[in-house]
Amino acid sequence: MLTVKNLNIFYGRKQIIENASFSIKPGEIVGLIGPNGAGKTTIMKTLLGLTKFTGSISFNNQPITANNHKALQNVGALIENPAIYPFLSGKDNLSLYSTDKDEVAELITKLQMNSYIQRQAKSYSIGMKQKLGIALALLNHPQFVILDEPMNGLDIETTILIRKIIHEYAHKGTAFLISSHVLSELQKVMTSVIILNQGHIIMDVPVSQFQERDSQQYRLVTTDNQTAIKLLTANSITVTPTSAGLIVNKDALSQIQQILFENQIWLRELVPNVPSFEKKIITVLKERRKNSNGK
Ligand SMILES: Nc1ncnc2c1ncn2[C@@H]1O[C@H](COP(=O)(O)OP(=O)(O)OP(=O)(O)O)[C@@H](O)[C@H]1O
Repeated sequence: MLTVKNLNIFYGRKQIIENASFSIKPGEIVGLIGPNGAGKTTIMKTLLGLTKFTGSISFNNQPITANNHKALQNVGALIENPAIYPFLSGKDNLSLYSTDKDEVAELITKLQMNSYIQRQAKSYSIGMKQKLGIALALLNHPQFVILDEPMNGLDIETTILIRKIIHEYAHKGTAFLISSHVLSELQKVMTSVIILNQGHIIMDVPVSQFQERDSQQYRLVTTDNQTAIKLLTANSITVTPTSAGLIVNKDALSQIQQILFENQIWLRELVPNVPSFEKKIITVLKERRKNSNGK
């Protein structure tokens, strides 16, 4: 659906994006993650034909360039502040971009905007404007939607609602590219992740693969953790006690269970010790910085 090859973007003499290549398939929800200034918004703007670049971008095999936006007919976007006319009502804003009254009404209901959609948009709160911006991005049944920090200013219930809507559209084949600093939120929707650092893509993997990193450790809770630590250590098994239980290596699990069983200590919990998504991202970025400093 979307193919980006060897993308290079300069602002003046400064290179912002260097040799970025990636592709997005129908129904995929791709999270674009990276520190401030990494180039996330720049990539998103470029996909919308708003910035000059070298390399190639194609959508459904049609090229997108700064001068050719034809391929963008099926692309919706919310980037930075939503382009909303303040003196028009929310409904009129939506109607400007769509002649399909049923779709407009459906989106208003879906996004739970009925109570204020007839009011002038200038009276909207930040969250209301954000919801209207998301509705604009979803208008006209887009095949691909770009959302830059979509959860900005949204309360918890609305965040859950938007997540549900994104899943619903993706299920029908719409692809998404979403940037967010709220990693816990992004983690709940994305199917793959692109990590960007100083204009370089340093990781582009399905989320399942990303989560498999480091899952070599298990956390266990027993009926007597203190004795368990002594027994395991005496058997040369490495144990790291934490407030949530004992962290052990996956390889030692059979031996651990045998020792505990022989000493009548029973397992209360035995789960893979998966580091938080946030921790993983930080580890990936740190590894990258260490490697590039060592060069
Ligand atoms: N119009 C511009 N002119 C010159 N430099 C720019 C312009 N827009 C962005 N930049 C620079 O490009 C780099 C990438 O900015 P960009 O906004 O794409 O980062 P980002 O990853 O979206 O950051 P954030 O998470 O803070 O939103 C930054 O160094 C920024 O200063």
